[in-house]
Amino acid sequence: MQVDTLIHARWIIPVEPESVTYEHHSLAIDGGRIVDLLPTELARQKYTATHVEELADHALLPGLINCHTHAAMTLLRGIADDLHLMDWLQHHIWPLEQRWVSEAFVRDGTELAIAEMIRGGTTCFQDMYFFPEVAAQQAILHGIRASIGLIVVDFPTVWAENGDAYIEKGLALHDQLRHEPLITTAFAPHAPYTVSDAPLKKIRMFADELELPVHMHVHETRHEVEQEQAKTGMRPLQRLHELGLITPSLMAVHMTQLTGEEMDLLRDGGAHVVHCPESNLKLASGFCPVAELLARRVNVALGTDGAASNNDLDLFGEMRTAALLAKAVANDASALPAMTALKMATINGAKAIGIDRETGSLEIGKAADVIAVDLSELETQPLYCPVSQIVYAASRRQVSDVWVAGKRLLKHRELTTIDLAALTEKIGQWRQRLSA
Ligand SMILES: CSC[C@H]1O[C@@H](n2cnc3c(O)ncnc32)[C@H](O)[C@@H]1O
Ligand SMILES: [Zn+2]
Repeated sequence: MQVDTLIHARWIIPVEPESVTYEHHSLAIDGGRIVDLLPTELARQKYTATHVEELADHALLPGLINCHTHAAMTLLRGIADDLHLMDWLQHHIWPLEQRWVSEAFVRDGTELAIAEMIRGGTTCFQDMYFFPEVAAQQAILHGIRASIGLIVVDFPTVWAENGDAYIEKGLALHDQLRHEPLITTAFAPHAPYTVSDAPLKKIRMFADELELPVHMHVHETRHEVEQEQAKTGMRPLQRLHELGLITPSLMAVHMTQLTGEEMDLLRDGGAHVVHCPESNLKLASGFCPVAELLARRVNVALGTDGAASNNDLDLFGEMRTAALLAKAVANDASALPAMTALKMATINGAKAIGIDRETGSLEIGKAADVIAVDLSELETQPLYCPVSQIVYAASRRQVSDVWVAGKRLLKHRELTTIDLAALTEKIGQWRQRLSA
């Protein structure tokens, strides 16, 4: 049987079914989809392929899903470090954004983010930033999957003037992108402290009608919760509950302040949590009780947040930090095992974004969003358990190859859709402009 691509690998970790690792197996890919997963011996007999890849020392995994980032903020990486969230945002990042953010800024910053993410094994990202149409164009151009945030804040910015205008522009963009195979959209109201009730009610109505997810920073810091309580007498999550927003559409990002009742509320509503451990650590925002959420069967996915608060877009790092931090927070070394961290970076992310029928695991019929990790490096030797090495020892630099919907975006560490020299030149120009 003829297929487009056949990948023979030492290990395949499909993620679903969970805790299975196949040895000496192969993936057959045709028309951008996984059409078979079978022992290599059989695959060699059954298939001929236009492209054959022999990966004798590699593990194949589903592409990683970054459920929360502000891609273009790569251009602000390292510009304001070692600050608390509100100081960082109000006195550094927002003034810089006001001065510099433009279509060109988002185009180049997003291209840099996409290059970094592909090289680090990320095949899908969920974005929340100005000029989302430009971020979508960049994702399409470079072949990566993306959930594009239809941003909403109360105040005027370079992208829109008020809540209604953001929603209107967002709906138009959703309409424009609805037939793009790699792109979905999600409402992205920034946070409870920047979006008032009226736009949130509208978002809820349109999200229900169009079956769109809602992606929002929630309970990022104790200060945020205390401020809202002082203003409205309610904690932000309670306010979102009263507005009818705690539903399976909600992706609540950060969630470092949670009571037991609030965790029950998330579970009962079927909402998802996006955990950003490194950003939370760097901005000293607090600790998300991941083990307690998982014990309640709340779906928890992973995000990096923007490169200005992390400062990388590395989901390998995020998996490792999430696993280690959860153990410390729960005072229990078994609180977040390696396999759970890998699920959070793959299938749980796909579930949160609502694309788990399409991606998030290596299963027949799903899109071929696949990464290969070279485990022959001495840093991942000796090898007893591939999942353990991937989460606790491997670095993103061991990602050798990446496919999205069957298209190869990284070939033996070379980007196939991005001109690295031209990109580096553009980023250098931004550095000069911003540092002047
Ligand atoms: C409306 S576009 C997104 C907006 O969010 C800002 N941002 C980046 N990181 C964070 C964070 O951790 N908490 C809150 N807001 C954040 C970004 O700078 C844009 O202004
Ligand atoms: Zn964020």
